[in-house]
Amino acid sequence: MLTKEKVQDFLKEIEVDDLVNNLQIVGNDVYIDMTAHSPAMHEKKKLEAAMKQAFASEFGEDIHLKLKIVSPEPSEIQQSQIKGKQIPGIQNIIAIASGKGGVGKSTVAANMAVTLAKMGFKVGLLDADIYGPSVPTMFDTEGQKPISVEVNGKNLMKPVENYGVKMLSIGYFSGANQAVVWRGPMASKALNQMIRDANWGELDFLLIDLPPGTGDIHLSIIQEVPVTGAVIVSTPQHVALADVRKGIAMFQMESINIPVLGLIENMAYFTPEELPDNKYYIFGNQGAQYLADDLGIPVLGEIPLIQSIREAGDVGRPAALQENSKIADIYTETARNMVESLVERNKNLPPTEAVKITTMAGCSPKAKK
Ligand SMILES: Nc1ncnc2c1ncn2[C@@H]1O[C@H](COP(=O)(O)OP(=O)(O)OP(=O)(O)O)[C@@H](O)[C@H]1O
Repeated sequence: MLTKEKVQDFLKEIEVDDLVNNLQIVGNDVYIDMTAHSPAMHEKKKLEAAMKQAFASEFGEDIHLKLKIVSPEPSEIQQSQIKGKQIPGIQNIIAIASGKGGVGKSTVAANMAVTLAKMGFKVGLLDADIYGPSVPTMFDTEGQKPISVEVNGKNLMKPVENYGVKMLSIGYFSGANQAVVWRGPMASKALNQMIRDANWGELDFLLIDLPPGTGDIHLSIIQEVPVTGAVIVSTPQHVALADVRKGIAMFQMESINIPVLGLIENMAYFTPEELPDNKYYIFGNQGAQYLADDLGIPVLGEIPLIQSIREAGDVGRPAALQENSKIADIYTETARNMVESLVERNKNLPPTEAVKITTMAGCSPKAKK
């Protein structure tokens, strides 16, 4: 016989228990009142179809699901700054974005990931650049395959690991070349699987290296994944800065409303290897600072254009791993600023949504063994 407990357990299993307001069972009829994630009609329809299908396959056709789905109150939508369902074990999800391609976003994401790991944080990096995955190369893990592990009866992908960072990228899967022709929905489905069907374990930070630009994929990721904050990468060139405005505007759209933690200016100045103290502002000086001031967001760091950064990326060992180097110091400072900005942001969130890192604790470099 179908019991209320059984249905409650099932609702938990399919991760909709928090949407259910009322559950009654009368004979073979199961009455459920739920609140949809958003007031959009298609959201309600999607939820209804998914519930019907899930109930039919779990309990059979004899059980009749009587579903009533209501829209969330406007205040609930306003407050729910963190989109999507929380991912157990992952404290902060940071989207690394750029308004345009080729500004070095993936290089910055890789260096930030190894720097946070060096500081003692547990770090994951998801390469969401479906159309040009670069994480396998930058972490010298080309050709590796994530294995499948069973966790609580569920098969999950085990991220590939190097330099203390757990990683997933479409580049680790066979058929990655086909991803180039994927349309938005297929790409975001693959990404969702890499986020939710993976054994990330406990993470302080999951960095998501978004594809360049502001397209479909961005919108679906940032709507479905509970992104804590966004970091925008730009070069000082004017054209890149104009694109940054677009990128920032995307995160600040009313329906998205993801706090922008700050701007990282990449290739801010050129420093030749033989003159490490010289700075040449070949793309212009202070552009990022003016823009950041204008938009009310902080500049988290200025990363120089130096040959060793590119070389390190190409050989699969992010430059920030070079002990006692200037570049490692610059990245440490940038990562600290990001954590500080995050702490501020977490303080300002309603408690139920606040993420765990609320102090700078853990932010000092790990003691050397
Ligand atoms: N600060 C830097 N100094 C020197 N070279 C850099 C720096 N940042 C990035 N590069 C180099 O610039 C190239 C482009 O970088 P990257 O692939 O990270 O850009 P991207 O913005 O992620 O590109 P896309 O998003 O279009 O794939 C790479 O060869 C990288 O090594």
